[in-house]
Amino acid sequence: MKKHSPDIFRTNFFGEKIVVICGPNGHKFLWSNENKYFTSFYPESMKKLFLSNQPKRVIREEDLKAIRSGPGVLKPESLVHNLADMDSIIQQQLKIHLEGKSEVKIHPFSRVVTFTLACRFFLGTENPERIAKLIGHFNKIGEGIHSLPLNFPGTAFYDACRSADVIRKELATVIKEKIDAACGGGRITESGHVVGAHLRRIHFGRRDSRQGDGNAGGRVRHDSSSALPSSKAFQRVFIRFYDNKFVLQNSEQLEISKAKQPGEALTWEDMKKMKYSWAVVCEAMRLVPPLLGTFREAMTDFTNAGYTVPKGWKVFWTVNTTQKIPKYFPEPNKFDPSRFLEGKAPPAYTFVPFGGGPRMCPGNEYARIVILAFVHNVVKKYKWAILDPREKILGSMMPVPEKGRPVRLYPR
Ligand code: HEM
Repeated sequence: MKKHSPDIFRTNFFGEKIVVICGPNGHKFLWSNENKYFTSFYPESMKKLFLSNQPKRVIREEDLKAIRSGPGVLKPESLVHNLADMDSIIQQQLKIHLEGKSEVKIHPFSRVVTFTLACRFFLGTENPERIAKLIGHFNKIGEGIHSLPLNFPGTAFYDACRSADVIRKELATVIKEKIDAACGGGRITESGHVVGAHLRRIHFGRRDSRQGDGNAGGRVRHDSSSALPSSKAFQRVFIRFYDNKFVLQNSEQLEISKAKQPGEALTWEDMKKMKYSWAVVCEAMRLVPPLLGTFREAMTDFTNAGYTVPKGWKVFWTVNTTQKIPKYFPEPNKFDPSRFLEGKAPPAYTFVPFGGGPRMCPGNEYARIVILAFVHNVVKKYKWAILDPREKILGSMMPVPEKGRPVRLYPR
């Protein structure tokens, strides 16, 4: 039986027909003005959306192919190779931002760490001033990407476009420096130069990628600042690890640390041992995913929870609605890392923080390694307490804690 309700169908800013699916937890989305239809995408629908042959998107197919198969830092062998460097950069960052301090604001701190890592591994740059400048401009892009595309002074969109220009110029400078260094007898490293060039093409190839592409809102946000979801994951993990005493209950990280000589870097074997920590991270991402979701197009009519979504309509699929379906996650709002332990894995297309199908996030393994290396280094040095568990969260598509989420640090 077809159950079309006109209320869930809308026309978006670009004149496209879209369907708005709201979450069971009262989440509001961009185009919904009431939380009346509490419908989640069930795994069968997710599978259809993920595996369907989607129309062209903001990132060109050839660029994506280059990311997935090119000589990049995202490949497993590069991740193994870069792990010791990652570990060392995280330690440096902890030293700079945490040492001698009794309090730290997790939000800005996690952003600096993830951006520093991304700048090092994607651009081959470690200059802190340059990184600080890029972070400032990426923040502007984050704010402007969900605003109305009104391009005149004073609007968030205008500021975002100016910031994108600055970033493009900065990246061109980085690349020129690499080329100059190479011409002067210096060595271009693969991760420094080649990936930097890829990213320049992929992330900044278009001046205004929102124009003429209704998918842009969801995709560009992430694609232009892929360090952001990782930094959000850091924040969730920070909160969960302490508040739930999960680390203290489980000494996995401390055991790994104890087994090492002073100054010895993390190894791939260590990462494999971090099963419990990864379960905590997964559970944190299940409850509050770093990305809300993105867009797909219904390539055929399909039915979800009794509603037929007609072919050709845009769909905003959301991560946390699917991840809270009680049939697959009993007591869905309970924080329970054991859902991911002892060989238990959620059924296919129910746990989707990185999406799925051919467009699944290519940064997932990189993100996993960065998050675990971060967790290891923080946990082995500190315990912490969240200072204001009721802190207000501002914004909607890019929520930020009002005071930057301050925590009190207790060195071990
Ligand atoms: C915790 C960290 C991260 C999360 C939760 C995350 C999540 C996601 C999600 C949900 C998508 C959409 C997938 C889909 O449409 O099926 C996506 C796409 C993407 N992500 Fe990530 N991501 C993370 C980190 C990264 C990192 C570090 C990179 C760096 C390279 C990255 C690069 C991308 C790219 C290029 C796409 C677009 C893929 C496409 O359009 O085919 N992500 N990510």
